[in-house]
Amino acid sequence: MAKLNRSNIGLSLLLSMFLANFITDLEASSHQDLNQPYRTGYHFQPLKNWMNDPNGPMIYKGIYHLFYQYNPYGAVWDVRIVWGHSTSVDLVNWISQPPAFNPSQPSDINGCWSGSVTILPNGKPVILYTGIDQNKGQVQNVAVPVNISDPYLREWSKPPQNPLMTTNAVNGINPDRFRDPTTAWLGRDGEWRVIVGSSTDDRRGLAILYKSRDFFNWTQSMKPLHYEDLTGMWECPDFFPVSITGSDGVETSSVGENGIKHVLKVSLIETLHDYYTIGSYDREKDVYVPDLGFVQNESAPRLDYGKYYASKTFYDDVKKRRILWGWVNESSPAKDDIEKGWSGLQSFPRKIWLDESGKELLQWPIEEIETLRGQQVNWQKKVLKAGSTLQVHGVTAAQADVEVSFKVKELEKADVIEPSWTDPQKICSQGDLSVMSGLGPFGLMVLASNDMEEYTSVYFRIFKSNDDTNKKTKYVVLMCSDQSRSSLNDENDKSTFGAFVAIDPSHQTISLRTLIDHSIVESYGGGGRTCITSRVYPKLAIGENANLFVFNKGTQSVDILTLSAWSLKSAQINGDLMSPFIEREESRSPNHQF
Ligand SMILES: OC[C@H]1O[C@@](CO)(OC[C@@]2(O[C@H]3O[C@H](CO)[C@@H](O)[C@H](O)[C@H]3O)O[C@H](CO)[C@@H](O)[C@@H]2O)[C@@H](O)[C@@H]1O
Repeated sequence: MAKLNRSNIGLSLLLSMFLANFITDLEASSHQDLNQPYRTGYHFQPLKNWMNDPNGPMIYKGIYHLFYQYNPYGAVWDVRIVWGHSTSVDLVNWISQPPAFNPSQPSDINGCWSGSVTILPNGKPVILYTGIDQNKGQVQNVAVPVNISDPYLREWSKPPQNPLMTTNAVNGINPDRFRDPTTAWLGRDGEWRVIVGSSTDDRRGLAILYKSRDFFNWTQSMKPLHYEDLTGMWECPDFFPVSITGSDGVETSSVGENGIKHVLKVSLIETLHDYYTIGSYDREKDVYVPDLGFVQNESAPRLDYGKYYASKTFYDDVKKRRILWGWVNESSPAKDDIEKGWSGLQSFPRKIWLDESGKELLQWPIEEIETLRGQQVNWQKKVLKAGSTLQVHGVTAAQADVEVSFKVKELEKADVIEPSWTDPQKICSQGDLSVMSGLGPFGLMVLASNDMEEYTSVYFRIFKSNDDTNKKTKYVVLMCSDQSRSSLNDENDKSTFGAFVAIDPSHQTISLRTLIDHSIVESYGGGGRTCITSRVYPKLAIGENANLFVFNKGTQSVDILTLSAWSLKSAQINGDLMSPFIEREESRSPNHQF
Protein backbone atom coordinates (compact mmCIF):
# COMPACT_ATOMS: atom_id res chain seq x y z
CA MET A 1 0.00 0.00 0.00
CA ALA A 2 1.22 3.49 -0.83
CA LYS A 3 3.16 5.30 1.86
CA LEU A 4 1.88 8.66 3.03
CA ASN A 5 3.87 11.59 1.77
CA ARG A 6 3.08 15.30 1.49
CA SER A 7 1.55 15.14 -1.98
CA ASN A 8 -0.63 12.11 -1.46
CA ILE A 9 -1.78 13.42 1.93
CA GLY A 10 -3.03 16.46 0.01
CA LEU A 11 -4.74 14.24 -2.55
CA SER A 12 -6.18 12.07 0.18
CA LEU A 13 -7.56 15.17 1.94
CA LEU A 14 -9.16 16.41 -1.28
CA LEU A 15 -10.68 13.02 -1.94
CA SER A 16 -11.96 12.64 1.58
CA MET A 17 -13.52 16.14 1.37
CA PHE A 18 -15.15 15.13 -1.91
CA LEU A 19 -16.35 11.89 -0.32
CA ALA A 20 -17.67 13.77 2.72
CA ASN A 21 -19.67 16.13 0.48
CA PHE A 22 -20.95 13.24 -1.61
CA ILE A 23 -22.07 11.30 1.47
CA THR A 24 -23.51 14.48 2.98
CA ASP A 25 -25.69 14.95 -0.09
CA LEU A 26 -26.76 11.33 0.07
CA GLU A 27 -27.53 11.54 3.78
CA ALA A 28 -29.36 14.84 3.34
CA SER A 29 -31.85 13.24 1.05
CA SER A 30 -32.37 10.28 3.37
CA HIS A 31 -34.80 10.37 6.25
CA GLN A 32 -34.10 10.16 9.93
CA ASP A 33 -34.30 6.63 11.34
CA LEU A 34 -37.80 6.55 12.82
CA ASN A 35 -36.56 4.36 15.67
CA GLN A 36 -33.91 6.94 16.51
CA PRO A 37 -35.68 10.31 16.31
CA TYR A 38 -33.25 12.00 18.70
CA ARG A 39 -30.03 11.30 16.82
CA THR A 40 -28.52 14.44 15.41
CA GLY A 41 -27.85 15.45 11.83
CA TYR A 42 -24.82 17.67 12.40
CA HIS A 43 -23.98 17.69 16.12
CA PHE A 44 -21.13 15.31 16.86
CA GLN A 45 -21.95 12.01 18.56
CA PRO A 46 -20.46 8.52 18.30
CA LEU A 47 -22.44 5.79 16.54
CA LYS A 48 -23.50 4.36 19.87
CA ASN A 49 -22.71 4.25 23.61
CA TRP A 50 -21.87 6.86 26.20
CA MET A 51 -19.84 10.03 25.55
CA ASN A 52 -18.97 12.85 27.96
CA ASP A 53 -16.17 15.45 28.01
CA PRO A 54 -14.41 16.63 24.84
CA ASN A 55 -10.71 15.86 25.26
CA GLY A 56 -7.60 17.18 23.53
CA PRO A 57 -9.12 18.89 20.49
CA MET A 58 -6.44 20.01 18.04
CA ILE A 59 -5.46 20.49 14.43
CA TYR A 60 -2.48 18.47 13.23
CA LYS A 61 -1.18 18.36 9.65
CA GLY A 62 -4.44 19.91 8.45
CA ILE A 63 -6.62 17.32 10.21
CA TYR A 64 -8.87 18.27 13.13
CA HIS A 65 -8.92 15.77 15.99
CA LEU A 66 -11.56 15.35 18.62
CA PHE A 67 -11.02 12.92 21.48
CA TYR A 68 -13.78 12.31 23.98
CA GLN A 69 -14.60 10.39 27.11
CA TYR A 70 -16.20 7.25 25.71
CA ASN A 71 -17.62 4.08 27.22
CA PRO A 72 -17.34 1.42 24.50
CA TYR A 73 -19.50 -0.97 26.51
CA GLY A 74 -22.75 0.90 26.97
CA ALA A 75 -24.87 4.02 27.14
CA VAL A 76 -24.03 4.98 30.73
CA TRP A 77 -20.86 6.40 32.23
CA ASP A 78 -18.28 3.95 33.55
CA VAL A 79 -15.14 4.63 35.54
CA ARG A 80 -13.03 2.58 33.08
CA ILE A 81 -13.69 5.11 30.37
CA VAL A 82 -11.48 5.37 27.27
CA TRP A 83 -10.38 8.12 24.87
CA GLY A 84 -12.70 7.92 21.85
CA HIS A 85 -11.27 9.55 18.72
CA SER A 86 -12.62 11.08 15.51
CA THR A 87 -10.98 13.16 12.79
CA SER A 88 -12.20 15.73 10.32
CA VAL A 89 -10.98 18.03 7.58
CA ASP A 90 -13.63 20.68 8.25
CA LEU A 91 -14.94 20.23 11.83
CA VAL A 92 -18.31 19.28 10.31
CA ASN A 93 -17.83 15.82 8.74
CA TRP A 94 -16.10 13.25 10.93
CA ILE A 95 -14.36 9.90 10.48
CA SER A 96 -14.49 7.49 13.43
CA GLN A 97 -11.07 6.31 14.53
CA PRO A 98 -10.30 3.52 16.99
CA PRO A 99 -10.06 4.72 20.59
CA ALA A 100 -6.74 6.53 21.04
CA PHE A 101 -6.07 4.59 24.23
CA ASN A 102 -7.70 2.43 26.89
CA PRO A 103 -6.89 1.59 30.50
CA SER A 104 -3.81 -0.60 30.17
CA GLN A 105 -1.10 0.14 32.71
CA PRO A 106 -0.94 0.55 36.52
CA SER A 107 -1.27 4.36 36.29
CA ASP A 108 -4.55 4.23 34.32
CA ILE A 109 -5.79 0.66 34.75
CA ASN A 110 -9.08 1.92 36.23
CA GLY A 111 -9.81 4.61 33.65
CA CYS A 112 -8.42 7.12 31.17
CA TRP A 113 -10.10 10.34 32.22
CA SER A 114 -10.06 13.82 30.74
CA GLY A 115 -7.05 15.75 29.53
CA SER A 116 -5.64 17.96 26.80
CA VAL A 117 -3.22 18.10 23.91
CA THR A 118 -0.18 20.38 23.76
CA ILE A 119 1.59 20.94 20.45
CA LEU A 120 5.30 21.20 21.21
CA PRO A 121 7.47 23.81 19.44
CA ASN A 122 8.72 21.07 17.08
CA GLY A 123 5.11 20.49 15.98
CA LYS A 124 4.64 17.19 17.82
CA PRO A 125 1.40 16.69 19.78
CA VAL A 126 1.47 15.21 23.26
CA ILE A 127 -1.45 14.33 25.53
CA LEU A 128 -1.64 14.85 29.28
CA TYR A 129 -4.57 12.98 30.83
CA THR A 130 -5.82 11.76 34.16
CA GLY A 131 -5.42 8.06 34.90
CA ILE A 132 -7.28 6.19 37.61
CA ASP A 133 -4.48 4.05 38.97
CA GLN A 134 -4.31 0.62 40.55
CA ASN A 135 -5.31 2.14 43.91
CA LYS A 136 -8.26 4.00 42.30
CA GLY A 137 -6.43 7.30 42.85
CA GLN A 138 -6.17 10.07 40.27
CA VAL A 139 -2.75 10.68 38.70
CA GLN A 140 -1.59 12.55 35.59
CA ASN A 141 -0.14 10.63 32.65
CA VAL A 142 1.34 11.35 29.26
CA ALA A 143 0.60 9.71 25.89
CA VAL A 144 2.50 10.31 22.65
CA PRO A 145 1.75 9.42 19.02
CA VAL A 146 3.37 6.22 17.80
CA ASN A 147 3.80 7.59 14.30
CA ILE A 148 3.94 11.35 13.94
CA SER A 149 3.84 11.14 10.17
CA ASP A 150 0.30 9.72 10.37
CA PRO A 151 -1.94 12.82 10.17
CA TYR A 152 -4.76 10.75 11.71
CA LEU A 153 -2.64 9.93 14.77
CA ARG A 154 -4.33 6.57 15.09
CA GLU A 155 -1.94 5.05 17.59
CA TRP A 156 -0.80 6.42 20.90
CA SER A 157 1.67 4.98 23.36
CA LYS A 158 2.19 5.55 27.05
CA PRO A 159 5.84 6.19 27.94
CA PRO A 160 7.32 4.30 30.91
CA GLN A 161 7.71 7.52 32.93
CA ASN A 162 3.99 7.44 33.84
CA PRO A 163 2.54 8.59 36.14
CA LEU A 164 4.04 12.07 35.89
CA MET A 165 2.13 13.76 38.72
CA THR A 166 0.81 12.02 41.79
CA THR A 167 -0.77 12.76 45.15
CA ASN A 168 1.16 12.00 48.32
CA ALA A 169 1.37 12.81 52.02
CA VAL A 170 3.66 15.78 51.31
CA ASN A 171 1.53 17.61 48.74
CA GLY A 172 -1.65 16.63 50.61
CA ILE A 173 -3.72 16.55 47.40
CA ASN A 174 -6.81 14.39 47.72
CA PRO A 175 -6.47 11.45 45.24
CA ASP A 176 -10.22 11.69 44.49
CA ARG A 177 -9.91 15.34 43.49
CA PHE A 178 -6.90 15.69 41.20
CA ARG A 179 -7.75 15.64 37.52
CA ASP A 180 -8.17 17.05 34.02
CA PRO A 181 -4.82 18.66 33.03
CA THR A 182 -5.05 21.59 30.61
CA THR A 183 -3.06 22.32 27.49
CA ALA A 184 0.41 23.31 28.76
CA TRP A 185 1.98 26.67 27.97
CA LEU A 186 5.61 27.64 27.73
CA GLY A 187 7.04 30.42 29.91
CA ARG A 188 9.75 32.86 28.85
CA ASP A 189 12.10 30.89 31.12
CA GLY A 190 11.71 27.82 28.88
CA GLU A 191 9.62 25.94 31.44
CA TRP A 192 6.26 24.33 30.64
CA ARG A 193 3.28 25.08 32.86
CA VAL A 194 0.06 23.15 33.23
CA ILE A 195 -2.85 23.31 35.65
CA VAL A 196 -4.77 20.43 37.15
CA GLY A 197 -8.24 20.79 38.73
CA SER A 198 -8.67 20.09 42.42
CA SER A 199 -10.31 21.18 45.67
CA THR A 200 -9.60 21.11 49.37
CA ASP A 201 -11.79 19.38 51.96
CA ASP A 202 -13.35 22.74 52.83
CA ARG A 203 -14.50 23.32 49.21
CA ARG A 204 -11.74 25.64 48.05
CA GLY A 205 -11.55 25.11 44.28
CA LEU A 206 -7.98 24.97 42.98
CA ALA A 207 -6.04 25.19 39.72
CA ILE A 208 -2.85 23.46 40.86
CA LEU A 209 0.16 24.60 38.85
CA TYR A 210 2.95 22.26 37.73
CA LYS A 211 6.15 23.16 35.87
CA SER A 212 8.53 21.13 33.72
CA ARG A 213 11.54 21.62 31.45
CA ASP A 214 11.10 18.41 29.46
CA PHE A 215 7.38 17.59 29.71
CA PHE A 216 8.16 14.43 31.69
CA ASN A 217 9.46 15.67 35.02
CA TRP A 218 6.91 17.95 36.63
CA THR A 219 7.22 19.88 39.89
CA GLN A 220 4.28 21.31 41.77
CA SER A 221 4.50 25.10 42.24
CA MET A 222 4.28 26.48 45.74
CA LYS A 223 1.16 28.42 44.82
CA PRO A 224 -1.79 27.39 42.66
CA LEU A 225 -2.38 29.48 39.53
CA HIS A 226 -5.70 30.48 41.08
CA TYR A 227 -8.20 29.34 43.72
CA GLU A 228 -11.58 30.38 45.06
CA ASP A 229 -13.15 29.48 48.36
CA LEU A 230 -16.46 27.64 48.59
CA THR A 231 -16.61 26.67 44.93
CA GLY A 232 -15.94 22.95 45.36
CA MET A 233 -14.10 20.71 42.93
CA TRP A 234 -12.84 22.36 39.72
CA GLU A 235 -13.23 19.88 36.90
CA CYS A 236 -11.86 20.37 33.39
CA PRO A 237 -10.14 23.75 33.83
CA ASP A 238 -9.20 25.61 30.65
CA PHE A 239 -6.72 28.52 30.63
CA PHE A 240 -6.07 30.48 27.46
CA PRO A 241 -5.13 33.91 26.12
CA VAL A 242 -7.54 36.09 24.13
CA SER A 243 -6.68 39.10 21.98
CA ILE A 244 -7.89 42.50 23.16
CA THR A 245 -7.95 43.84 19.61
CA GLY A 246 -10.06 41.50 17.50
CA SER A 247 -11.65 38.13 17.06
CA ASP A 248 -8.52 36.22 15.99
CA GLY A 249 -7.43 33.51 18.37
CA VAL A 250 -4.14 33.48 20.24
CA GLU A 251 -1.83 30.46 20.61
CA THR A 252 -1.87 29.13 24.18
CA SER A 253 1.81 29.93 24.91
CA SER A 254 1.68 33.38 23.30
CA VAL A 255 2.85 36.31 25.41
CA GLY A 256 0.76 38.56 23.16
CA GLU A 257 2.79 41.43 21.79
CA ASN A 258 -0.45 43.09 20.62
CA GLY A 259 -2.19 42.84 23.95
CA ILE A 260 -3.90 39.88 25.52
CA LYS A 261 -6.07 39.01 28.47
CA HIS A 262 -6.42 35.52 29.88
CA VAL A 263 -9.51 33.43 30.47
CA LEU A 264 -9.86 30.81 33.19
CA LYS A 265 -12.80 28.47 32.75
CA VAL A 266 -13.75 25.94 35.41
CA SER A 267 -16.47 23.29 35.42
CA LEU A 268 -18.00 23.26 38.88
CA ILE A 269 -19.06 19.82 40.00
CA GLU A 270 -21.49 21.35 42.52
CA THR A 271 -23.63 23.07 39.87
CA LEU A 272 -22.55 21.23 36.69
CA HIS A 273 -21.99 24.53 34.90
CA ASP A 274 -18.97 26.05 33.10
CA TYR A 275 -17.98 29.43 34.56
CA TYR A 276 -15.38 31.81 33.22
CA THR A 277 -13.46 34.83 34.38
CA ILE A 278 -11.39 37.24 32.29
CA GLY A 279 -8.24 38.58 33.88
CA SER A 280 -4.50 39.03 33.87
CA TYR A 281 -1.86 36.36 34.08
CA ASP A 282 1.20 37.57 35.97
CA ARG A 283 4.03 35.66 34.31
CA GLU A 284 6.56 36.59 36.98
CA LYS A 285 4.49 35.40 39.94
CA ASP A 286 2.71 32.70 37.91
CA VAL A 287 -0.70 33.68 39.23
CA TYR A 288 -3.91 34.63 37.51
CA VAL A 289 -5.98 37.57 38.76
CA PRO A 290 -9.56 37.86 37.45
CA ASP A 291 -10.63 41.45 36.69
CA LEU A 292 -13.91 41.17 38.57
CA GLY A 293 -13.11 38.36 40.96
CA PHE A 294 -15.02 35.11 40.78
CA VAL A 295 -18.71 36.01 40.79
CA GLN A 296 -20.61 33.43 42.80
CA ASN A 297 -24.24 34.12 42.12
CA GLU A 298 -26.97 33.12 39.69
CA SER A 299 -25.76 35.51 36.99
CA ALA A 300 -22.05 34.56 37.18
CA PRO A 301 -20.61 34.52 33.62
CA ARG A 302 -20.98 31.14 32.00
CA LEU A 303 -20.04 29.81 28.59
CA ASP A 304 -23.56 28.46 28.26
CA TYR A 305 -26.57 28.78 30.53
CA GLY A 306 -28.17 25.51 29.49
CA LYS A 307 -27.05 21.90 29.35
CA TYR A 308 -23.32 22.29 28.81
CA TYR A 309 -20.28 21.06 30.73
CA ALA A 310 -16.58 20.17 30.72
CA SER A 311 -15.85 22.41 27.74
CA LYS A 312 -12.41 22.83 26.21
CA THR A 313 -10.82 25.13 23.64
CA PHE A 314 -7.94 24.79 21.19
CA TYR A 315 -6.11 27.18 18.91
CA ASP A 316 -6.61 26.56 15.19
CA ASP A 317 -3.38 27.90 13.69
CA VAL A 318 -4.66 27.47 10.13
CA LYS A 319 -7.70 29.71 10.49
CA LYS A 320 -6.20 31.77 13.36
CA ARG A 321 -9.13 31.21 15.69
CA ARG A 322 -9.84 29.64 19.05
CA ILE A 323 -12.49 26.95 18.99
CA LEU A 324 -14.62 25.75 21.87
CA TRP A 325 -16.18 22.32 22.33
CA GLY A 326 -18.59 21.41 25.14
CA TRP A 327 -20.36 18.27 26.28
CA VAL A 328 -24.15 18.43 26.07
CA ASN A 329 -25.55 15.72 28.30
CA GLU A 330 -28.95 14.06 27.96
CA SER A 331 -32.00 15.32 29.85
CA SER A 332 -33.64 11.91 29.69
CA PRO A 333 -33.63 9.15 32.31
CA ALA A 334 -30.80 6.60 32.06
CA LYS A 335 -33.31 3.86 31.12
CA ASP A 336 -34.15 5.84 27.94
CA ASP A 337 -30.46 6.27 27.14
CA ILE A 338 -29.95 2.53 27.51
CA GLU A 339 -32.95 1.86 25.29
CA LYS A 340 -31.75 4.18 22.54
CA GLY A 341 -28.21 2.85 22.98
CA TRP A 342 -26.39 6.14 23.26
CA SER A 343 -25.94 9.17 25.45
CA GLY A 344 -24.27 12.57 25.03
CA LEU A 345 -23.59 15.07 22.28
CA GLN A 346 -20.95 17.68 21.64
CA SER A 347 -22.12 21.23 21.03
CA PHE A 348 -21.48 22.51 17.52
CA PRO A 349 -17.89 23.87 17.53
CA ARG A 350 -17.87 27.58 18.35
CA LYS A 351 -15.36 30.28 17.62
CA ILE A 352 -14.68 32.13 20.88
CA TRP A 353 -13.13 35.56 21.39
CA LEU A 354 -13.15 38.61 23.66
CA ASP A 355 -15.77 41.30 23.15
CA GLU A 356 -14.34 44.78 22.50
CA SER A 357 -15.56 45.86 25.95
CA GLY A 358 -13.03 43.37 27.36
CA LYS A 359 -15.74 42.26 29.78
CA GLU A 360 -17.28 39.22 28.16
CA LEU A 361 -16.60 36.42 25.70
CA LEU A 362 -18.42 36.08 22.41
CA GLN A 363 -19.18 32.75 20.75
CA TRP A 364 -20.43 31.91 17.28
CA PRO A 365 -20.88 28.65 15.36
CA ILE A 366 -17.81 28.10 13.18
CA GLU A 367 -18.30 29.35 9.61
CA GLU A 368 -18.03 25.81 8.18
CA ILE A 369 -21.65 25.22 9.20
CA GLU A 370 -22.57 27.15 6.08
CA THR A 371 -21.44 24.18 3.95
CA LEU A 372 -24.50 22.34 5.26
CA ARG A 373 -26.97 25.04 4.30
CA GLY A 374 -29.67 24.13 1.79
CA GLN A 375 -33.08 25.71 1.21
CA GLN A 376 -33.21 29.28 2.54
CA VAL A 377 -36.03 31.55 3.65
CA ASN A 378 -35.53 35.31 4.05
CA TRP A 379 -37.82 37.84 5.65
CA GLN A 380 -37.23 41.54 5.98
CA LYS A 381 -39.03 44.18 7.98
CA LYS A 382 -42.09 42.40 9.28
CA VAL A 383 -44.14 43.68 12.14
CA LEU A 384 -44.80 41.06 14.79
CA LYS A 385 -47.99 42.33 16.32
CA ALA A 386 -48.80 41.87 19.99
CA GLY A 387 -50.00 38.31 20.55
CA SER A 388 -49.06 37.09 17.05
CA THR A 389 -47.38 33.93 15.81
CA LEU A 390 -45.94 33.62 12.28
CA GLN A 391 -44.90 30.29 10.82
CA VAL A 392 -41.62 30.04 8.92
CA HIS A 393 -42.40 27.78 5.98
CA GLY A 394 -39.89 26.35 3.55
CA VAL A 395 -37.15 24.89 5.74
CA THR A 396 -36.67 21.51 7.41
CA ALA A 397 -37.68 22.68 10.86
CA ALA A 398 -36.15 19.68 12.67
CA GLN A 399 -32.68 20.39 11.26
CA ALA A 400 -32.15 24.09 10.67
CA ASP A 401 -30.12 27.21 11.28
CA VAL A 402 -32.20 30.32 12.06
CA GLU A 403 -31.05 33.90 12.51
CA VAL A 404 -33.46 36.64 13.47
CA SER A 405 -33.04 40.22 14.64
CA PHE A 406 -35.67 42.25 16.45
CA LYS A 407 -36.14 45.92 17.22
CA VAL A 408 -38.51 47.22 19.85
CA LYS A 409 -39.68 50.78 19.40
CA GLU A 410 -41.69 51.55 22.50
CA LEU A 411 -39.18 50.61 25.12
CA GLU A 412 -40.84 52.78 27.72
CA LYS A 413 -43.67 50.20 27.78
CA ALA A 414 -41.32 47.67 29.38
CA ASP A 415 -42.34 46.29 32.76
CA VAL A 416 -40.21 47.38 35.69
CA ILE A 417 -37.92 44.64 36.94
CA GLU A 418 -38.25 43.87 40.62
CA PRO A 419 -34.97 44.46 42.50
CA SER A 420 -35.29 40.93 43.89
CA TRP A 421 -35.33 39.39 40.39
CA THR A 422 -31.65 38.62 40.22
CA ASP A 423 -31.91 35.01 39.08
CA PRO A 424 -32.60 34.95 35.31
CA GLN A 425 -33.38 31.24 35.27
CA LYS A 426 -36.01 31.77 37.94
CA ILE A 427 -37.62 34.67 36.03
CA CYS A 428 -37.74 32.52 32.90
CA SER A 429 -39.23 29.63 34.85
CA GLN A 430 -42.00 31.82 36.25
CA GLY A 431 -42.91 33.12 32.80
CA ASP A 432 -46.05 31.65 31.35
CA LEU A 433 -46.29 32.23 27.59
CA SER A 434 -50.05 32.48 27.82
CA VAL A 435 -49.80 35.49 30.14
CA MET A 436 -49.21 38.65 28.15
CA SER A 437 -46.74 41.08 29.64
CA GLY A 438 -45.08 44.30 28.43
CA LEU A 439 -42.13 43.78 26.07
CA GLY A 440 -41.98 40.12 25.28
CA PRO A 441 -41.81 37.28 25.43
CA PHE A 442 -40.90 37.36 21.73
CA GLY A 443 -38.66 34.95 19.87
CA LEU A 444 -38.71 31.53 18.21
CA MET A 445 -40.86 28.50 18.80
CA VAL A 446 -38.91 25.51 17.52
CA LEU A 447 -39.65 21.79 17.23
CA ALA A 448 -43.35 22.63 17.46
CA SER A 449 -45.85 19.88 16.69
CA ASN A 450 -48.64 20.42 14.15
CA ASP A 451 -51.24 21.20 16.81
CA MET A 452 -48.84 22.87 19.23
CA GLU A 453 -49.05 20.10 21.82
CA GLU A 454 -45.24 20.34 21.89
CA TYR A 455 -42.83 23.20 21.34
CA THR A 456 -39.59 24.65 22.71
CA SER A 457 -39.50 28.42 22.91
CA VAL A 458 -36.37 30.57 22.87
CA TYR A 459 -37.30 34.13 23.61
CA PHE A 460 -36.48 37.54 25.03
CA ARG A 461 -38.19 39.78 27.55
CA ILE A 462 -37.19 43.38 28.12
CA PHE A 463 -37.52 45.07 31.48
CA LYS A 464 -36.60 48.53 32.65
CA SER A 465 -34.82 49.26 35.87
CA ASN A 466 -35.22 52.68 37.40
CA ASP A 467 -31.66 53.56 38.12
CA ASP A 468 -31.92 56.56 40.44
CA THR A 469 -28.21 57.34 40.35
CA ASN A 470 -28.22 59.10 36.96
CA LYS A 471 -31.97 59.35 36.40
CA LYS A 472 -31.58 57.36 33.20
CA THR A 473 -33.78 54.40 32.42
CA LYS A 474 -31.73 51.25 31.99
CA TYR A 475 -33.03 48.22 30.16
CA VAL A 476 -32.48 44.62 31.07
CA VAL A 477 -32.72 41.99 28.34
CA LEU A 478 -33.58 38.49 29.49
CA MET A 479 -33.11 35.42 27.26
CA CYS A 480 -34.92 32.17 28.03
CA SER A 481 -34.94 28.66 26.61
CA ASP A 482 -38.15 27.06 27.79
CA GLN A 483 -38.46 23.29 27.49
CA SER A 484 -41.52 22.95 29.70
CA ARG A 485 -43.73 22.09 26.68
CA SER A 486 -41.04 20.39 24.61
CA SER A 487 -42.34 16.85 24.92
CA LEU A 488 -45.43 14.93 25.91
CA ASN A 489 -43.05 12.64 27.78
CA ASP A 490 -42.93 13.98 31.32
CA GLU A 491 -40.05 11.78 32.44
CA ASN A 492 -37.47 14.09 30.89
CA ASP A 493 -35.90 17.01 32.71
CA LYS A 494 -37.72 19.97 31.19
CA SER A 495 -36.21 22.74 33.31
CA THR A 496 -36.30 26.19 31.76
CA PHE A 497 -32.97 27.99 31.32
CA GLY A 498 -32.35 31.72 31.38
CA ALA A 499 -29.68 34.41 31.37
CA PHE A 500 -29.33 38.15 30.94
CA VAL A 501 -27.94 39.53 27.66
CA ALA A 502 -25.62 42.53 28.07
CA ILE A 503 -27.04 44.70 25.29
CA ASP A 504 -28.84 48.03 25.33
CA PRO A 505 -32.00 47.68 23.22
CA SER A 506 -32.31 51.48 22.91
CA HIS A 507 -29.55 51.43 20.31
CA GLN A 508 -28.77 47.75 19.63
CA THR A 509 -30.89 45.19 17.80
CA ILE A 510 -31.81 42.07 19.70
CA SER A 511 -30.53 39.10 17.75
CA LEU A 512 -31.03 35.39 18.13
CA ARG A 513 -29.40 32.53 16.26
CA THR A 514 -30.69 29.04 16.94
CA LEU A 515 -29.32 25.73 15.68
CA ILE A 516 -32.02 23.09 15.72
CA ASP A 517 -31.00 19.45 15.41
CA HIS A 518 -33.76 16.97 16.39
CA SER A 519 -33.00 16.74 20.12
CA ILE A 520 -30.71 19.73 20.63
CA VAL A 521 -31.55 23.43 20.47
CA GLU A 522 -28.42 25.59 20.65
CA SER A 523 -29.09 29.34 20.87
CA TYR A 524 -26.85 32.40 20.63
CA GLY A 525 -28.36 35.65 21.93
CA GLY A 526 -27.07 39.18 21.34
CA GLY A 527 -24.50 38.16 18.71
CA GLY A 528 -23.09 35.35 20.87
CA ARG A 529 -22.98 37.14 24.23
CA THR A 530 -25.32 34.65 25.81
CA CYS A 531 -25.57 31.00 24.78
CA ILE A 532 -28.17 28.52 25.96
CA THR A 533 -28.23 24.87 24.90
CA SER A 534 -31.18 22.58 25.57
CA ARG A 535 -31.93 18.90 25.03
CA VAL A 536 -35.50 18.06 24.08
CA TYR A 537 -37.29 14.84 23.15
CA PRO A 538 -40.49 15.57 21.25
CA LYS A 539 -42.88 12.69 20.69
CA LEU A 540 -44.83 14.42 17.90
CA ALA A 541 -42.62 17.24 16.58
CA ILE A 542 -40.35 14.82 14.76
CA GLY A 543 -38.99 15.11 11.20
CA GLU A 544 -41.59 16.54 8.84
CA ASN A 545 -43.99 17.01 11.74
CA ALA A 546 -41.76 19.67 13.27
CA ASN A 547 -42.59 23.32 12.69
CA LEU A 548 -40.89 26.65 13.23
CA PHE A 549 -42.55 29.90 14.31
CA VAL A 550 -41.68 33.43 15.33
CA PHE A 551 -43.91 34.72 18.09
CA ASN A 552 -44.67 37.75 20.20
CA LYS A 553 -46.73 37.19 23.31
CA GLY A 554 -46.11 40.70 24.62
CA THR A 555 -48.64 43.53 24.66
CA GLN A 556 -46.54 45.70 22.30
CA SER A 557 -45.57 45.02 18.72
CA VAL A 558 -42.00 44.13 17.84
CA ASP A 559 -40.26 44.59 14.47
CA ILE A 560 -38.49 41.71 12.82
CA LEU A 561 -35.65 43.48 11.00
CA THR A 562 -34.41 40.35 9.25
CA LEU A 563 -35.00 36.65 9.50
CA SER A 564 -32.96 34.06 7.62
CA ALA A 565 -33.54 30.36 8.04
CA TRP A 566 -31.79 27.51 6.31
CA SER A 567 -32.49 23.81 6.06
CA LEU A 568 -29.29 22.07 7.10
CA LYS A 569 -28.08 18.94 5.37
CA SER A 570 -26.81 16.08 7.50
CA ALA A 571 -23.09 15.95 8.11
CA GLN A 572 -21.14 12.72 8.05
CA ILE A 573 -20.49 12.46 11.76
CA ASN A 574 -19.36 8.84 11.90
CA GLY A 575 -17.60 8.25 8.63
CA ASP A 576 -16.08 4.86 8.02
CA LEU A 577 -12.56 4.28 9.15
CA MET A 578 -12.13 1.79 6.32
CA SER A 579 -12.86 4.37 3.65
CA PRO A 580 -10.71 3.49 0.61
CA PHE A 581 -9.73 7.15 0.48
CA ILE A 582 -7.81 6.98 3.72
CA GLU A 583 -4.42 5.55 3.03
CA ARG A 584 -2.71 3.59 5.68
CA GLU A 585 0.93 3.35 6.49
CA GLU A 586 1.95 -0.22 7.11
CA SER A 587 5.16 0.33 8.94
CA ARG A 588 4.96 2.41 12.06
CA SER A 589 8.03 3.37 13.97
CA PRO A 590 7.58 4.10 17.66
CA ASN A 591 8.53 7.66 18.43
CA HIS A 592 9.08 8.80 21.94
CA GLN A 593 11.53 11.56 21.08
CA PHE A 594 10.20 14.60 22.90
O1 LIG B 1 -15.13 10.75 32.65
C1 LIG B 1 -14.38 11.29 33.68
C2 LIG B 1 -14.20 12.76 33.47
O2 LIG B 1 -15.49 13.40 33.58
C3 LIG B 1 -15.44 14.42 34.57
C4 LIG B 1 -16.27 15.62 34.17
O3 LIG B 1 -17.39 15.30 33.41
O4 LIG B 1 -15.82 13.89 35.83
C5 LIG B 1 -16.93 13.08 35.94
C6 LIG B 1 -17.17 12.44 37.29
O5 LIG B 1 -18.26 11.61 37.29
C7 LIG B 1 -19.56 12.02 37.26
O6 LIG B 1 -19.81 12.43 35.97
C8 LIG B 1 -20.14 11.40 35.09
C9 LIG B 1 -20.26 12.01 33.72
O7 LIG B 1 -19.29 12.98 33.53
C10 LIG B 1 -21.41 10.80 35.66
O8 LIG B 1 -22.16 10.10 34.77
C11 LIG B 1 -20.99 10.01 36.90
O9 LIG B 1 -22.09 9.31 37.43
C12 LIG B 1 -20.50 11.01 37.89
O10 LIG B 1 -19.93 10.35 38.97
O11 LIG B 1 -16.18 11.58 37.70
C13 LIG B 1 -16.02 11.63 39.11
C14 LIG B 1 -16.15 10.30 39.79
O12 LIG B 1 -17.44 9.81 39.67
C15 LIG B 1 -17.00 12.61 39.61
O13 LIG B 1 -16.52 13.21 40.74
C16 LIG B 1 -17.12 13.46 38.38
O14 LIG B 1 -18.12 14.39 38.40
C17 LIG B 1 -13.96 14.78 34.63
O15 LIG B 1 -13.60 15.46 35.80
C18 LIG B 1 -13.33 13.43 34.50
O16 LIG B 1 -12.00 13.48 34.07
